[in-house]
Amino acid sequence: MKLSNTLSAQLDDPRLFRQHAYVNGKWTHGDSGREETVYDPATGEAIGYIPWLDAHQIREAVDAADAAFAQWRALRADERCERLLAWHDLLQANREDLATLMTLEQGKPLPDARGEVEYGASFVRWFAEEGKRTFGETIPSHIPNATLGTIKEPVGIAALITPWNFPLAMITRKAAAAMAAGCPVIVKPAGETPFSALALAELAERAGIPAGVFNVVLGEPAEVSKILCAEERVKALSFTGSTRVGRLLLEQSAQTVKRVSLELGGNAPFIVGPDMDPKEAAFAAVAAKFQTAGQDCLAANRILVHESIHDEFVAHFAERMAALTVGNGMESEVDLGPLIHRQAVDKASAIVDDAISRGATLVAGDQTRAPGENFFMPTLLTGVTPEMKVWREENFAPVAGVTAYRDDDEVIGMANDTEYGLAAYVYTHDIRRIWKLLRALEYGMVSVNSVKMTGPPVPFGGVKQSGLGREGGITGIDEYLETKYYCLGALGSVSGS
Ligand SMILES: NC(=O)c1ccc[n+]([C@@H]2O[C@H](COP(=O)([O-])OP(=O)(O)OC[C@H]3O[C@@H](n4cnc5c(N)ncnc54)[C@H](O)[C@@H]3O)[C@@H](O)[C@H]2O)c1
Ligand SMILES: N[C@@H](CC=O)C(=O)O
Repeated sequence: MKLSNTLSAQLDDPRLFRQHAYVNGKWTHGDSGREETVYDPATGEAIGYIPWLDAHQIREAVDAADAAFAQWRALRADERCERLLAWHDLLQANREDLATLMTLEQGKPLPDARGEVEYGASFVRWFAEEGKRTFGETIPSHIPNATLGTIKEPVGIAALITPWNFPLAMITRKAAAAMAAGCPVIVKPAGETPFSALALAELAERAGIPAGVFNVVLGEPAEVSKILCAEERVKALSFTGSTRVGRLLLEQSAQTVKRVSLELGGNAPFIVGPDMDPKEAAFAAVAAKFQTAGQDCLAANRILVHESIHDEFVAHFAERMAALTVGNGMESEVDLGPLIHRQAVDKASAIVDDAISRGATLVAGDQTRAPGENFFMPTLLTGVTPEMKVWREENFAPVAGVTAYRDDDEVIGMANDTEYGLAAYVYTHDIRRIWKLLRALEYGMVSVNSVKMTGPPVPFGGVKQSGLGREGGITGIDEYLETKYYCLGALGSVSGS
């Protein structure tokens, strides 16, 4: 199997760069020698190699998790908490190396990668604590002389399948919840960004997480997922990624009736009311659109601006957008890194061409200035309409589509005119408008006058084709818990309840 040293030279702790899967506390290569090359999207250079495990090796990961389950669930919640907090502290202590790994494999600017490490670590801390609060209930009895109640128990092995755009935080938001609940996990990261996941495994081991509790499997995505979905012993499947793959996994999980959580695509509207300062709103919209070069499920794709301030808004948006620096995320002062690969650039170009051919105006977005073949310059289209791909599809690129609307009812219809329902932004200071939109928008999350909306305490998730279930918050751990009801009969009654 090929190994590369390119990346380890850039780390303070070279052992955080691993090019093996991690199963049952061991670094594992693929039995049949199949492997995948991982590229730096900014330069196109190969930065490392990962093995593809064979089917029997994926099953061995399930065996390992199964064997670890009894011991892990038997720990007291505060004992699991201590180990998770140790993991959290190691993530923080190794922030620079983790951010470097992330920028090199994913492309996002180094400061954003540091931010993601903090964000990812914050879920570990949150769920370490939440694990101590998985309370059951007592139930006033309707059965004579019986005591009724519930206890919470871990569901069992959780398979976690994650995307490349947030290679660390999308894992910890799931894994910390599952592990705090007492479940072992099998993580299948995206092949584009495996090194963040493998560094998490290295740090989990150092934190004293027992072998078999945190496993990272690598392989051909459809093959690995099929095995995990078909495995009866895998009781929960949590997936973050595209709606297309989410539907497939939901179908595959039906055979073993798994607990399925899906965090899928988004196509966020950004609504600007007539009372807003156009400059303030435009700056916020730029921030909500271009993070992670638009490769964010929360990216503000369809920017809906009241007709009375539309032109001023567009001018400010274009000015702010022009100030963004595009380049290699390892260089300082870069705002937007590359897209993940060339296909993403081609998809963005096709979406822009489609919009122009259907009558949209290209205000800015000169692709001849792109600093490399995986880069896409921030692009602003106006006059976008529902028949255009830029309206219907999640573009997952730095492409913003703006359109004008006349009144609240029209904008509600426009905003809801999508199969997606993850997040929506509303910018207005009119309390009646805020409340009306908040109630009418068919989205799992609505952020009013704030670009930032995420974090450990919030229930993150979507409606419609954007997913099932919620991650984070006080309910995030429930995705990994069963409620066991008990009826203790013939006890005699003291109080009648
Ligand atoms: N809702 C959220 O919280 C959230 C967060 C981040 C990303 N996303 C979404 O993720 C998408 C981008 O990520 P992506 O391109 O990595 O998504 P993707 O669906 O292509 O891949 C996600 C994961 O599924 C695996 N996969 C790919 N094809 C598969 C198949 N046929 N069978 C089984 N597994 C398969 C991939 O290897 C990866 O691990 C966007 O739609 C984005 O909105 C959603
Ligand atoms: N920004 C999102 C990830 C979406 O791609 C998050 O905070 O979870």
